[in-house]
Amino acid sequence: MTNTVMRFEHVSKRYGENTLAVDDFDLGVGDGEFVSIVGPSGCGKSTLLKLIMGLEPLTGGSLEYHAHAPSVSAMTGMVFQQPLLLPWHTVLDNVLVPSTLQSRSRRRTDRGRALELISMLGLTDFTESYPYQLSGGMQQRVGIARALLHDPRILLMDEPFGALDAMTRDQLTMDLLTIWERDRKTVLFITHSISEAVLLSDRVVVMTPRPGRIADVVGIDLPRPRTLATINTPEFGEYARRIRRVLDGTEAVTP
Ligand SMILES: Nc1ncnc2c1ncn2[C@@H]1O[C@H](COP(=O)(O)OP(=O)(O)OP(=O)(O)O)[C@@H](O)[C@H]1O
Repeated sequence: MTNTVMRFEHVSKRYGENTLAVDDFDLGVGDGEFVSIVGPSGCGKSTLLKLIMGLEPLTGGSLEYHAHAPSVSAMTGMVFQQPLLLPWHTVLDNVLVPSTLQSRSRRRTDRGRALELISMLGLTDFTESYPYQLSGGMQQRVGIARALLHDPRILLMDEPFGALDAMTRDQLTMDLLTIWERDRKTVLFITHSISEAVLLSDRVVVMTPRPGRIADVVGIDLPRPRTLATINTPEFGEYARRIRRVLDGTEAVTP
């Protein structure tokens, strides 16, 4: 693996007395690596992102960063399942929200970068549109542009395409692949879709039901650049079946 930017060492997270959400999660994430996390509902996937963002404290273990940045928020960009756009802001203003929160002058300096990202995500004609004038897929593109505004080293994505229809999802998956191949950011991507995980990732972390432990880490050695046609190759099918077998073989363990 290349340089590690983030390392979970035996991380556990308990909510209250009874809910052990994540247990003994041990993983290093390489610089520029695309890592997906798949697992049953409630196995602690979103919790892992909350721990990274510092929104929740760890119960056990440690989480270390090796990226040079003044803060976790400067180092990471976050994309949620719902893009959480401000309805009274245009596309440009929504992308610029992180700058506006800092200062007016920051907003002015970031305007060019925001327009560049809007163009990269195919939204130039909608720069001055409001969220209600956009499709779900376009709204999610705005969410991605906003997460990339400050050029974070690490992109955290929590089921970003989960609320989209199949065709829009495929299109956005391909766009994300193109963006990633260009920038090679470190991406931690949470999904329920095995094929999305295989198509995008260098490694897929498969988790057990709660308490979420690592059941397997599957390296995806498919050539890049990948396209939707990659899904039809026998190698792709083999990876997808292997992950499915691991998911089907994991049993719920009482905390
Ligand atoms: N703030 C909280 N307080 C108490 N329990 C919580 C809290 N957040 C999450 N949990 C519990 O921790 C467990 C893991 O939740 P988490 O949202 O991380 O799972 P997930 O794998 O992301 O689920 P899904 O795939 O359904 O989004 C669940 O049992 C959930 O009920």
